[in-house]
Amino acid sequence: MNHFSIDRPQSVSQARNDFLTRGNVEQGSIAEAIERSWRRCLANGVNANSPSNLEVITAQELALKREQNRQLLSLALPEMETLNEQIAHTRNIVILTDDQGVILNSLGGHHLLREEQRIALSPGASWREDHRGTNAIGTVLIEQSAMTVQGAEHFMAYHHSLSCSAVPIFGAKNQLIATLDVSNDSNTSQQHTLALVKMSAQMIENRLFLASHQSDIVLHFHARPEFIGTLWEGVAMFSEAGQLVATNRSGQFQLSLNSQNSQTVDFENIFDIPLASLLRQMNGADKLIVPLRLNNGARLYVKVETLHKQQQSSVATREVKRASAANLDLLNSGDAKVAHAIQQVKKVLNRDIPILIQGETGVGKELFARAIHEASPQHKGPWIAVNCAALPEGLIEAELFGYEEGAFTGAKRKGSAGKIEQADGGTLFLDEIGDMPLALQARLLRVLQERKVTPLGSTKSIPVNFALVSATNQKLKEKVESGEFRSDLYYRLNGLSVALPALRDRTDLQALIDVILQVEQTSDINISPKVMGIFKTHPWPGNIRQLHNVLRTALALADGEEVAETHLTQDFIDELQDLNLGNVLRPKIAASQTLALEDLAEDAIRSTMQQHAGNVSAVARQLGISRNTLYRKLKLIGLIS
Ligand SMILES: Nc1ncnc2c1ncn2[C@@H]1O[C@H](COP(=O)(O)OP(=O)(O)OP(=O)(O)O)[C@@H](O)[C@H]1O
Repeated sequence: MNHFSIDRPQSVSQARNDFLTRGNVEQGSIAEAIERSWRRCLANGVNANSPSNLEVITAQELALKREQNRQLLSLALPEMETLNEQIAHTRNIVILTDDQGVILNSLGGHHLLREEQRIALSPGASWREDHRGTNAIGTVLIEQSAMTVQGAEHFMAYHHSLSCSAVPIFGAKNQLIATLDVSNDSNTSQQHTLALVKMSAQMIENRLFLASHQSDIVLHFHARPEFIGTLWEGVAMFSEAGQLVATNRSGQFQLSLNSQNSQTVDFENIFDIPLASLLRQMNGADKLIVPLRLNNGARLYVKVETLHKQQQSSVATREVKRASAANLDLLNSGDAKVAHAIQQVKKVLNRDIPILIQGETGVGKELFARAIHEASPQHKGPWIAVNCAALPEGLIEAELFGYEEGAFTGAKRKGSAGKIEQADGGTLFLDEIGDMPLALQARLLRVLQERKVTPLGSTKSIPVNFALVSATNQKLKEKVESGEFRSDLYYRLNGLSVALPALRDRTDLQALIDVILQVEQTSDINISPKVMGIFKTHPWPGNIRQLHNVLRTALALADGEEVAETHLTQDFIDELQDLNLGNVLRPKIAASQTLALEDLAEDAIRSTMQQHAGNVSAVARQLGISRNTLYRKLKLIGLIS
């Protein structure tokens, strides 16, 4: 549930009027960064009252930008997905831009009210401040610090329905390379959003940092051991000779280094023992956390990763965790349906049978697919995952099939091998396969039949051999029946179909929580009986991913203590209320205290469905509940099967 802000926009509107008529504002009536931005807008000749000023780059230019930012995009995607999941019940969209304010990727947003806002918040749209006036993305790029821009704080009246929180993302060399933004077009409050966006941006920075430096020895550290492995950890990389190669921002802060002096620092300038002694003490135990003293006497807890491990998992911490949990037997944590799925998969592992995994969002389909790869004969080959829903439509083709030099964006552009070719000898995982556009389904089918791929702009086909695993949270059979998904492709993908149960239908919640506590390195932390009670009855629309997110944040807030109700985020509490149909009931209760609560909820849903001619999004919006909840309720009252 979001709260509509009442006081602020009015006074901000007044300040904006004053500014536009008199050229100044009453001191303290708006944030300084907003005032600075308004002044820049005026100086740059931005027209406060002009209609939409939409600047969208061409598909080719976007493809080029995405190519240039390939690493950023792939490292940011899991964090964007997590963030999107955390705010799924709000009407927000998650956006990643480059350092020029051009949107590279966006998640969510199908609910946006106006078509032009949807385009304005889609990949390719530019949000430079000198063009669009004060806005979170463009203004953050200039101010270089996180901010929320809401309603009338936008310089252009056209954007007053927007509410946006953006955070700059700094690259491995501390240069601003991108922004991460969460926006909605109903001017709803961004009270907790900025904090969540900051956390995600920090995660992305840590991933970029780890991926951009090659080093022999990596130290993860924090003054509190439970913070190692979280986004607050310090990371420092050393050469074998003990010279400091790089530190992330948290690391620099904790070790009191600045970017200049960190170039010439040795391990012994920082810690009170030589690196060689530490390595001997650890003796390759890369999970061990040991206390170390800094030369200034302060104590830090340290975990050491050595070269070998680092090379195996150069991409990102989360990937490492996923891979390590991705073992079919480990996924069997006591639920009968999951055990059955694992048993079936094991029987077909050596038989070149494509596997289709079905289940709601966040039930662990990708983890399961990864475990299939690890258990398969081709586990030493590459694991290539493609999210068919996260790619803009125009790019899926190039991403999957690759392209020849010059085929795409002009003669100078180098060619690129597609994901299918990269999967040769390993496993190709097609996530969200239900979202693959019809036109591409035919091409994919050809590749699967012929086992050959022809890159865009090429006449030569390349033989490929890979195991195929796909996943979807849609009812693919129904899409086949309605003609949205090719039936021949469906049968090609579906050698064996396994269904992963929703979290609310699983019987092993406690075991799953134990696994998550282990992954978060907090196995010794207790969860209070009250919180466990909430967890047991919650319907978990975001499934295990949501459980993991809720726990991760609660563990950080609990700061080593037992996880209690006070450590649950406001967003989660709001969702609990939503799912109890609090919003549906409240207005009606006043009107008639006599009807039973369930009847009221049912009544509210029925009449709102009628009012909106069955448009589920509109109904969910009006009732203030998530679409998932609405679907559940519709099923319960028999309006859908
Ligand atoms: N068996 C499990 N044990 C522990 N954590 C799990 C398990 N399964 C899933 N998770 C958690 O849930 C997250 C989401 O899992 P995953 O990405 O595999 O789900 P998914 O079904 O593919 O979701 P989507 O349909 O949205 O792509 C994981 O990153 C992990 O944090």
